[in-house]
Amino acid sequence: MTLSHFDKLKEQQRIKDVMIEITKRLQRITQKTSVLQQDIVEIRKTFWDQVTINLDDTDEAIETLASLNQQAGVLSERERTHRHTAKEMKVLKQLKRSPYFGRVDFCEENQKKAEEVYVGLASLLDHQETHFLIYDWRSPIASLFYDSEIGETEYQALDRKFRGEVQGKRQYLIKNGVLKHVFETRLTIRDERLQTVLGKQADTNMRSIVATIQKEQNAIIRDERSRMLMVQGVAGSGKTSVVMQRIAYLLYRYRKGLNADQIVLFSPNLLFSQYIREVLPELGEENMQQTTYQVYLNRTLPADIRVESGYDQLEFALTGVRDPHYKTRMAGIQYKGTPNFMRFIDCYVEELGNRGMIFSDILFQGRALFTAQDIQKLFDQTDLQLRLKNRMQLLSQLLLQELYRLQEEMKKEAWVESAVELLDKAVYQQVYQELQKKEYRQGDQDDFEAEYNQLASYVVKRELKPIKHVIQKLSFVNVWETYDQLFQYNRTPEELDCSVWREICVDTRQRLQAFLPYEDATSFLYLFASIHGYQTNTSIRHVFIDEVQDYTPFQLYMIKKMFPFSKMTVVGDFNQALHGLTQSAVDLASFTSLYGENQTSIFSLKKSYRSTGPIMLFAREIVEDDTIEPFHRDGKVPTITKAQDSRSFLEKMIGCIKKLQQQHQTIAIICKTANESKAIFSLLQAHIQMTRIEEKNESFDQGVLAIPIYLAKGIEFDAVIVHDVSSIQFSRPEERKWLYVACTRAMHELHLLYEGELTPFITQIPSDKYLHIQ
Ligand SMILES: Nc1ncnc2c1ncn2[C@@H]1O[C@H](COP(=O)(O)OP(=O)(O)OP(=O)(O)O)[C@@H](O)[C@H]1O
Repeated sequence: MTLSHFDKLKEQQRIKDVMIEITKRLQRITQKTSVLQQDIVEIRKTFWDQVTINLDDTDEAIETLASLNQQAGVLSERERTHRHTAKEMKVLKQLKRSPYFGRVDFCEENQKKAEEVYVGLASLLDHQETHFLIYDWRSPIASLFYDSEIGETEYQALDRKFRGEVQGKRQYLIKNGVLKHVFETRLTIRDERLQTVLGKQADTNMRSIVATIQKEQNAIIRDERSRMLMVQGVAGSGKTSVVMQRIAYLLYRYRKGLNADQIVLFSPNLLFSQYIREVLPELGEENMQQTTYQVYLNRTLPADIRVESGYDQLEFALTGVRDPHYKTRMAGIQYKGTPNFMRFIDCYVEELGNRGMIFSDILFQGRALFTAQDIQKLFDQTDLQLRLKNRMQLLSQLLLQELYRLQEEMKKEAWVESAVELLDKAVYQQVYQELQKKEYRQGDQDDFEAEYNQLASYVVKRELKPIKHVIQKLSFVNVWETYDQLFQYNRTPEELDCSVWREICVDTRQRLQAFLPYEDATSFLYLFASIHGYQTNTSIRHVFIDEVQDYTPFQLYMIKKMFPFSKMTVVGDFNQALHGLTQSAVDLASFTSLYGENQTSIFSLKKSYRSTGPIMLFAREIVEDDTIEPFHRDGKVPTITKAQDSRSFLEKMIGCIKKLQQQHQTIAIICKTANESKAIFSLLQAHIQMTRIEEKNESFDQGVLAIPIYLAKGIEFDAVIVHDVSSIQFSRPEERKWLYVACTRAMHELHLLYEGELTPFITQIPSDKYLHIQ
């Protein structure tokens, strides 16, 4: 409902008043920031003038240190305040562009008059600091704007429920301080505003959705009940958006104790990481840490291990069908992602406690300081009842004791004598001073020996330092061979047929000769951690995983172990499981089993916002899932064009792109594999200016892009052309999901081309859902 002229004038006047307040604040804060900036520059410039350096004796040195600390403290306090004011200034500037987007009139129980709660990006108090001119969208009362319709309702704040009545709701579109549009709404967030937002052209960066968050999305953003929050949401239902707004919410809710560095998001790839990088800054927050599972593996595994990329594994799954070992590898990939394989490794590890540990000699100056047999003997002395990693710690201590003993013996060796002769003058000086402190008297024979002894100690310790590291880091355990040995182990996993397992073993050992296959990376890490202990990150409080359907249960378990003090939010869509071809798929049970049912909340998002109605009606038929609800946004039905031969295929592709270029800015030609993307790119390049997106790309610009499906995951484009939807390309059951992912990247237009026979996943679709151009 549009407002009366009088009401509109009132709203316009209010915006003016609020703008005046924002401007005043901005002036104040700009002044404050500039003073702080000058202070910081001055302190940095005169830092050393303010500190008296005197290291003559211990007392003076302590005083010098204290004065240094004091000066550094003043500087860091100023820098902190400056960071804080700079952030405040940034938020005020954002408010100046659009101070608020919603209003809800809430009359609390037993109150006569409703409060007009204006909702915006951040809170703003009036000049007396008594009333909120704007409420932060994350504040408890602002949830009424997203959740409540007109009528009785309640909201929760500070462990208290506030009951009352919502008497009115308004939505605003304010640009650069000017009211462009305002209307009253009875429902939650009115479609009209959403239509406008969704009808826009695609952006190369994701945008925030605070003005139009839907009720079901808001519930996820604010949920704090469980340790594990899982969202199964259809393509385009706002899962990534919800993740980003939830991070912003948590940063606001726990602003005193939580900062962005304590949150980590696992993204599918670097392109995606870049795609979402603007959302939090747009919301006035700093970006969380981002990583991918591949990066995490590379960082956690020993540096000398070369891990296959997950995408290379996918390419193999898609294109290696003719490889004689294809079936075996695929069976191996399937099994190695399961909790059963984890348990199989547990049994193996238990047995390693009795026999089978593979140690390497610890070499020093070309000879074995400790042979593998020496190490084994010491290992056998440790308590069999202990867990392997604890026994390894004991072993390390025993080896260190031995090392200290050898250190004493070594001092008498000839090489040490020669090394002492070559020592620097400064070392002599240092040793002399140390001995003086121990009441050393010059000229005495004993003193000479004491000095030599000290110098020899210095030399031996220095030379043995790398050995100490090898012992402390347990680098004398040959984990690589221990992992290889797992596939020579005389047991067969219960779930597998003996002959299948034997083939998997041969195949794995063969592959291990070149690199660590992607499917073995997590299990290798698990074995490594069973021996070395987990390298945990205890500072992280929240882990987010996007596209979680492409993780194996084993990988999820490793992430949980890695962040022991963290809560987890995972979002995904089983219909988009790209790794379904290769990996054992995660299911709901995989999530509940991580922290237990009591600690798990599961949400479902059914409505899809990205694509037009016709695109989504078509796409949902591909995965045969009519629970997917398209958002009613008009558009053209998808077209499917048949080409008679490769020449006409190319011509039709070029024609289609040229037509789309007249209306859209970002057009993606989505191919099944990287090889196809490369091929089509080289064919089209001569006719169309375009870019090919590869795994190494970290961002993309507007224009025409050739991209494989797995890199387009999570991203969206104005128009999509799916390259070659023939039955050769899409016929295996899992390939349904690949096709679905490709089609659901389109916001406004979708076109599919093929040569030969059309994929059965499309022939099954009612013909009124698309336009078939023969
Ligand atoms: N409440 C909303 N208001 C405005 N836009 C929205 C809303 N929810 C989702 N969108 C838009 O819909 C599109 C899809 O959102 P998003 O990428 O978060 O979905 P997704 O579920 O992660 O998709 P996919 O699984 O297909 O990658 C984005 O353009 C996003 O801005």
